[in-house]
Amino acid sequence: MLIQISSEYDLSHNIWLRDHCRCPSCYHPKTKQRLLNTFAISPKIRPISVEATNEGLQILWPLEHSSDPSHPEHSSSSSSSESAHDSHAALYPWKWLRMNSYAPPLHQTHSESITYQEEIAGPGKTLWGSGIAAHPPSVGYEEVMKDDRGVWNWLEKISQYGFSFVDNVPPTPEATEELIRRIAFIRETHYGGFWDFTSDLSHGDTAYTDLALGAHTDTTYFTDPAGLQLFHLLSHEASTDGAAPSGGASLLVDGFLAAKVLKDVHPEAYDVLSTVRISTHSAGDENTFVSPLLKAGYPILQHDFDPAAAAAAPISDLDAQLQTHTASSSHAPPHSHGKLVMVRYNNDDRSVLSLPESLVEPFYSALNKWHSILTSSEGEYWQQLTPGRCLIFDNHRVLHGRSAFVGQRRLCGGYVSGDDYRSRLEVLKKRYGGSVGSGSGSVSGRVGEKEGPLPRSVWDEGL
Ligand SMILES: C[N+](C)(C)CCCC[C@H](N)C(=O)O
Ligand SMILES: O=C(O)CCC(=O)C(=O)O
Repeated sequence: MLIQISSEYDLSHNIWLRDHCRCPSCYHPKTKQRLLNTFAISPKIRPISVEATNEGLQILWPLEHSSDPSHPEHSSSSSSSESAHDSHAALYPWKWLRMNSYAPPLHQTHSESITYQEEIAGPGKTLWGSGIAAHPPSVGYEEVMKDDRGVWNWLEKISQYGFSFVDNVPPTPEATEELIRRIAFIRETHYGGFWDFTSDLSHGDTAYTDLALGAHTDTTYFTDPAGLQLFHLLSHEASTDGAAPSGGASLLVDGFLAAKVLKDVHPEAYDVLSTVRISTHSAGDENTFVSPLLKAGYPILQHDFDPAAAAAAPISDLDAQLQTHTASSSHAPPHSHGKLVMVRYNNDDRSVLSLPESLVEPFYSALNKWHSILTSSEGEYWQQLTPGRCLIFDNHRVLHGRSAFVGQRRLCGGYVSGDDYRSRLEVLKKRYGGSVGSGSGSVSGRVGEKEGPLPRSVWDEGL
């Protein structure tokens, strides 16, 4: 069907339009799940009538009778959308049609106003180097515990910078766990849920030693690496033989900035780390052997494929070379990467490198360039954690590490899944994203004021 949306035309398939009717009998108004039996729609369905109204495109469809009684297209009583003439009325808001048009796409996948620095990870990201030490993002414990507006402000900082400190946290595991749960439930792993650990090798991982750990992201061996990670240093005291406590400084590196530098300075290395898949494992506990679902693993730099970027990006000669390799495996499309959404890097946990001969040297060359950037003084942000100051970071963006240490050092914290973090941020952004009392249904978030979720429309973006 050819639809004129403002000055542009969109050619949508009738079956696609019918399948996306969101009247209460086709789409559950509360659960936002499809009730319509997609498979009862005739591939040749055509509208009975089409009308452009102020609200949107009004279409009268012929009533298709469900062939699947267990999933009726309509309840036995006639639905509000059926007309007396055995047809089905559907209304498609203009904004929704424009946002979801595909022939051609009419919705900008990214705004032109993205700054040069933001382009690699999308708008709203502030990339940083060692200079962040002058004014690192932080929030107050009381603010986060008081109400959801405080949690929103905290998550906005994590979203923008990839990390945030929380100051004045009672130096106890209980208060720390309660703080994490202000975001979402804790993600359980083979390390447990909420961890309270020292260098006692209670788990088969070098984190449970006093060794130095280079910049890395955690759980690269999970199909879905942990999203947020929070640390709270509870104590660092003399060792049992009396040696004074020393070392144990914490390192942060903005993986998105490092990726930007690699892309700018060594684009061929960026292509390699964005397409060559490597596998990692966690095999230090005899009761676990964790490796990702895709046996070939994942690239160190993982992207969200962006059609607009694909259309704009030239095919590099390495891509052409990779094309042969990628033809038989599910690499990212060789000619484009899209938006960087995850840095998945822990060189210590990397399993045997299983690559075609032609990729071994390019991989090690790219890996060394990546390592040089990660370990540059301009990129490393070192600081000493102290009791009362929690550090939380996006494990999909920010790499962390620590210097070797002497003494009894006790750290507690936990993981939150990336999906649960983004869900919490999305809901709070919708609730508080406007100005205070903006009248757009946003709740002021003042203490004592009832804070409830805003109504979600069946036409909301992303559904
Ligand atoms: C659970 N706790 C954070 C204490 C230790 C996690 C160890 C993670 C491992 N080194 C990795 O890079 O995946
Ligand atoms: O001990 C620390 O400061 C950090 C340990 C670490 O890097 C980890 O648990 O992944």
